[in-house]
Amino acid sequence: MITEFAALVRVHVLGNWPVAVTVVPLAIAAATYLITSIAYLRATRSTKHGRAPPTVPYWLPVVGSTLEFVVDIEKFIKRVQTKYGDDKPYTVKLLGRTGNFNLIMKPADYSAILRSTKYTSNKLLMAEVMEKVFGTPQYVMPMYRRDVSGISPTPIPGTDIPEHQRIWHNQHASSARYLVGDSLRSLGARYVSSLSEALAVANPNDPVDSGEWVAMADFYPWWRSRVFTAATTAMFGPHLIRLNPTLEADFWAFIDVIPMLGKSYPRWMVPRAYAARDKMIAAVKKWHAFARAHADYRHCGNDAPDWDEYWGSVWLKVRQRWGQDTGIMDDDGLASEDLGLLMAANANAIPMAFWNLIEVCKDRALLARVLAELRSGIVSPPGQSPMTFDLGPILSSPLLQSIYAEVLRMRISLMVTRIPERGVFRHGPWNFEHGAFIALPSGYVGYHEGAWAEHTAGGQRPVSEFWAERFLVPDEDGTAKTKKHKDVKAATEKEKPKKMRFSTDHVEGIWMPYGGGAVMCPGRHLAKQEMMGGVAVFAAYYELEVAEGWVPKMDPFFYGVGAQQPAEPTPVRIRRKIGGWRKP
Ligand code: HEM
Repeated sequence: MITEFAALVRVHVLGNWPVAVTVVPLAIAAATYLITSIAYLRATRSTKHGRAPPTVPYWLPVVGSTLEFVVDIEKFIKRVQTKYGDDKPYTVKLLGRTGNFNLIMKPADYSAILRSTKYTSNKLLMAEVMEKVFGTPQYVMPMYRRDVSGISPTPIPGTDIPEHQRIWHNQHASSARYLVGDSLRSLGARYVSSLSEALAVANPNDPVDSGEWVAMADFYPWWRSRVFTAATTAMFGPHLIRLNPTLEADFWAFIDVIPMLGKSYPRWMVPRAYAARDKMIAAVKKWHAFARAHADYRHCGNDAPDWDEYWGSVWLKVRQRWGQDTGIMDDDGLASEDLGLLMAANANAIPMAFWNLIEVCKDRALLARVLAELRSGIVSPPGQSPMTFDLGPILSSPLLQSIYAEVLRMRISLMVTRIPERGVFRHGPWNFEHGAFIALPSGYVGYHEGAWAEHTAGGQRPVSEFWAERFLVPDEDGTAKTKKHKDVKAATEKEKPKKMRFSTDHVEGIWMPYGGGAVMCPGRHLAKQEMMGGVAVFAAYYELEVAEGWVPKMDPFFYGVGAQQPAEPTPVRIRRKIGGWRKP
């Protein structure tokens, strides 16, 4: 029987090439799917402790789920959730990945994995990003990859990386030093004053500054260019932009191609992507050379000013000195490092400053409440220009903070990643092998209906919608600093309005725009100031009207790689409140 069947196949399929070309690949795909499905079922039935997560079944040998995953990650994750469930992690077979790639789907697992910094880290991923996205030269990469000594001052026992090449510890310590306390306050204040100075100047040729209502076809580029200039000047000083007049446009052109660079397309396939990166690296190198020629980066101790016009924040001098002292970094390696910082500092916070403004302005009732809170941040007397601000009351407002957190929940979608660096990492019954990627998609868990069920006002405020008060909780111990608000449409409608305070404690592990654990984003406090301060400064100079209830769609291209960009123009009406050039 088998012999006869084989003969039939030989004659009618293999002997007939048009049929063979169609049937053989289909047969291979079907067989692969069958085998991987059986393996999946066996893995899910196992109760053994220390087992590997089941692999998502796939059709194509070698390629696995790569095409589906690369083309539309969000759709892939949704399909896995619907078809296989969100009660366990999965291994995803991806082409060209040496270690396993694992997807964490159970929201309850997120917090513990993020906190597992003793066993896992994000550093091998960071190294990969430096190489693929920021173009760190091949001869520098071994320094990033070799350093398994951890982020703490004391190296992990058994590691012998020379102190001056412990790149991860150095970066961790310096960002923890210069993105908090007085340095943070100084950076935040510089950003706000720089933005205020820019908005105070009315352009006599621009109808937007006339003082009358005008229509603007797309508000996003207008706003992000102003925030980019203020944020970049605050951190890097004015010369980076002055020496590279097209820096802002080049930066966004680079951001647009990051998904291509990150997905490892070769240079010949996406020359535009590599050209955009080359241009940014050249810009940073030009600025480094100028700054080195004019100011001594070694003068960066406690007696150094916290900012100078050449290097911007003293942190940039500290980074330059450290890089030079490694003995490995050269001009190219240093440029890739600071390109990485430029991107970390701007690529997420600036689009968020946009979404924050749009979400508020598209809801007239909310806008009125927000404007009332923002007024407390203006400290200059009426008529003074530029206006001056104190972000203190704004940053502690429960409502404004809740809006900020909700914007991040909805608009940040990152693959926060952990890699077991010292042997197998065990989580519950699951074993993740040494070197495997453990991916925690923030965009997935931030919209997970089950995980957020208790924070939807009894289902009235689903996670698919923006809800300004999602992060307000009753202020049982009276720590809220600002007045109570009267509009919490929770299940508690009939009760007396409660005093509310802002919190993200109760959503730890499911609200994770900044990652988590010891390597959580060190720039989060600055990002908060940029977002909330940006709204405050804008609202002091301009009024904005967006169609009631409308926000632009998000571009799916950016799912999983950070801040979501609007996929369509944002038409608005805008009016300068003060200093308009058209006199009545
Ligand atoms: C809304 C804005 C921002 C978002 C959503 C964001 C998100 C993140 C995330 C998810 C990580 C990885 C954390 C992890 O693996 O757990 C990270 C790392 C980092 N971020 Fe941010 N970030 C933002 C703004 C900023 C700003 C303004 C800066 C300022 C310089 C900054 C500097 C950094 C640095 C230096 C790291 C690497 C930290 C390390 O591994 O030691 N970020 N960020």
